[in-house]
Amino acid sequence: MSNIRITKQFSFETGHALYGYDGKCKNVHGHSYKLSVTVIGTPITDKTNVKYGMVIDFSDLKKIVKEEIVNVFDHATVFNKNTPHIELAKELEDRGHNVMLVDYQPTSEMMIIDFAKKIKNRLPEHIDLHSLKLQETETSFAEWFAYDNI
Ligand SMILES: Nc1nc2c(c(=O)[nH]1)N=C([C@H](O)[C@H](O)COP(=O)(O)OP(=O)(O)OP(=O)(O)O)CN2
Ligand SMILES: [Zn+2]
Repeated sequence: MSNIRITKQFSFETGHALYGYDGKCKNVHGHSYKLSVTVIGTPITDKTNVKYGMVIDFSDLKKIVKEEIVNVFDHATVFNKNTPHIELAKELEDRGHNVMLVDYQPTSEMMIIDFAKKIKNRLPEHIDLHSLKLQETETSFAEWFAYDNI
């Protein structure tokens, strides 16, 4: 049976700030992120299986990515907890804002590494994460490929 890639696309609105950065993105601002998730596997051949002919049900992939990423990052502001931004984050949290503290600089590159780990941990054994594409703006995106990270 052939290996087939399956892709599902997501979008979420997230704020962030790059502490110590030498450009305008050191300021708190936000993006309409677009995330494409591609998994690879062989379609199920068992005709009695309700998922017959599918690598993975798009709905099951959606559930994983929504629970791990979209529901967590959407309308949250992400700060690197290892910087003085922790103070700003605490202040915003105390005032009822949705803040997310991460252990890294929240660039597209570092976010996509985090997303890859989270999605891989949730995929069924017979399905592999092939690649991710995280689009920050119309002209800027990061990509993660499994074969770059063996
Ligand atoms: N390698 C990276 N560079 C930058 C990142 C990043 O995550 N990785 N992030 C930012 C900012 O957060 C923001 O995304 C600005 O990006 P940029 O493409 O510079 O945005 P512009 O609005 O200026 O884009 P144009 O389409 O060129 O107007 C900065 N760098
Ligand atoms: Zn940005």
